[in-house]
Amino acid sequence: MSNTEDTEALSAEGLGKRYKRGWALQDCSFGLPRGRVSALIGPNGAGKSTLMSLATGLLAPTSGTIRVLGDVSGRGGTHPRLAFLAQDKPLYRGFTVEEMLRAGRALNKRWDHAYARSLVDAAGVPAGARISTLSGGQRTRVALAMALGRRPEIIVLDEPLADLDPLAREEVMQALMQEVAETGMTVLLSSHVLADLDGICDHLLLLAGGRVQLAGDVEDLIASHRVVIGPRSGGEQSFSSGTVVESRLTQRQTTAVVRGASTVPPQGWEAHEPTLEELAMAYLRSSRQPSAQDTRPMGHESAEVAA
Ligand SMILES: Nc1ncnc2c1ncn2[C@@H]1O[C@H](COP(=O)(O)OP(=O)(O)OP(=O)(O)O)[C@@H](O)[C@H]1O
Repeated sequence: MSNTEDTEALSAEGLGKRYKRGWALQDCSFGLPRGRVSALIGPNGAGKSTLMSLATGLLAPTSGTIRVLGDVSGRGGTHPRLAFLAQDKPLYRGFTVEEMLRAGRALNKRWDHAYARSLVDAAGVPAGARISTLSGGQRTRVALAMALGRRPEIIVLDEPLADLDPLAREEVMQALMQEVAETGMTVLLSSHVLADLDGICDHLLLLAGGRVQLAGDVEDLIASHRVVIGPRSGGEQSFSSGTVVESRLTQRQTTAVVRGASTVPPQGWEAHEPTLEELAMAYLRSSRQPSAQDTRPMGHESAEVAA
């Protein structure tokens, strides 16, 4: 058992996974707090699904360890107190919703049938309808009920909102957040749509190139960064403190995201706290171009990227 078991629902130390083609994840260390909603973000191929498969015991690590609720994962399948909602939301298309729920009961030792059924009912999905006839949003709600019916302490969702229209996205997130509020469950959720995560997640894990680029509480991360905006010609200005995560020149101005809350911009520049989206985009862009992954003080060459 880890001594962080009380506080961390999921933790990794030196975690790596190598496929035949090479390393998908390397040297990842992080801890996700219990009872919180953590977002897992990163560009295509960053290693998000691989990390989730390691957490759910579908894959074993090549190096390092990953722990679920203090127990080392990767030996003996999925942790009984963890539920996983895979990207393709596997459901038997020929089954009715009720048959699907009954399969859930037959397959899981920990299963709360009344609860799973109530989630489906609350979503307005007819129990007699065949899975193949449901809309994408309805299928997601059934898949979510299948995962939550196991009464997990931690739920891992791989892009649960992909393929859903904005209304369905909102409904699914509301349903999920209601469960979090009522049960105190820990959530790890991956998404490419940063706007969906703003106001929802309180912890962030950003992967790029198979490595952790940014991890921490969203509030702390936002408070410790600044967006600084100034004249285009001022791109060579230096700041009193802080390190540049990423900077861009547009036609009229320079915009940089700087790590360091005490960053004092030069006269004529303004600074504000980043939104989650601004912060994440800065790290995503900087990870895309190694030359811009710059921790030098502002004043060195700014990286110009396409707007
Ligand atoms: N089964 C596999 N065999 C070989 N390589 C794999 C396998 N699964 C993933 N990879 C490779 O590992 C890397 C990470 O892939 P992964 O699917 O974990 O990324 P991801 O962040 O989930 O991407 P996406 O956002 O596109 O879903 C990629 O380079 C991918 O090609």
